[in-house]
Amino acid sequence: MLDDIVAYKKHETESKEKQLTISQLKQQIKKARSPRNFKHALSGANISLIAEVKKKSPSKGILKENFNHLEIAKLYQKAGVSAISVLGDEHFFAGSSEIVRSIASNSDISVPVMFKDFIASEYQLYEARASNADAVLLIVRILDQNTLKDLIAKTHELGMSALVETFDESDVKRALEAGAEIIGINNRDLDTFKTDFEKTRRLMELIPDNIITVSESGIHTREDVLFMESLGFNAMLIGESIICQEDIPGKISEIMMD
Ligand SMILES: O=C(O)c1ccccc1NCC(=O)[C@H](O)[C@H](O)COP(=O)(O)O
Repeated sequence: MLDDIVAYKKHETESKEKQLTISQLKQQIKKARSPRNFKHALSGANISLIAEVKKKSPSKGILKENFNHLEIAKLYQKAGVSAISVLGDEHFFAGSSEIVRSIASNSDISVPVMFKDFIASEYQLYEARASNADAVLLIVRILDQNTLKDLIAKTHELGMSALVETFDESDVKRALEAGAEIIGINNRDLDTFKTDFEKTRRLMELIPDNIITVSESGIHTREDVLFMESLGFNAMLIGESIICQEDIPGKISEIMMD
């Protein structure tokens, strides 16, 4: 699945670059608002929530009809989330950079916003910052080591944070070696779409205390949250289990209950 997405994104980025160049994005960045501190937002005493604005997923299809991305982001903000993740990908997740921009630029949204996409080039980092994003997701296994290092460094140079996503031991080692300051462990296997919290427990042991850690995917219940808290995670990235509820603020307070 990941290979198909990456191949699609490569073509998509090449064609976007023909319509809007990096120099044009740099001009837009000059007018963008200052980046908010995503890393700091996840560094509180209690486990933080990064809530995801996600209309569709390859594993589940459309998650909710009559979906208003901005209204959902406003509900998240009101419910007290620490940060908001917004899908920048249109084809597989029904997001877009315009949607990221509309949320990240809205005066009711004050928490950091992460541009969630399958990033493999600097172009996409410029696109994220030009959309007023404060952070990006970088997936270790779709990048070679030099590219991973360069993209982390470029993300920081643009004033954003990088959430560096891992799936196995080798990914965690590579993320640390590349200078990641925030490491995500994806609980979901993207080939089988199964979640495996035991693998997450194993990988968590490899990550030093000075790194901010994020547990990603397949978190549904208060018990799941308590489990991630017991492993020492700083934050969780949750989409589906919140989005699918009628009462989004109610679901957030049920699982976070501080
Ligand atoms: O969510 C998917 O089906 C998916 C499929 C292929 C690649 C990535 C995918 N998800 C990316 C994510 O990181 C999740 O959207 C995120 O962790 C939130 O997960 P969830 O709470 O399970 O919606």
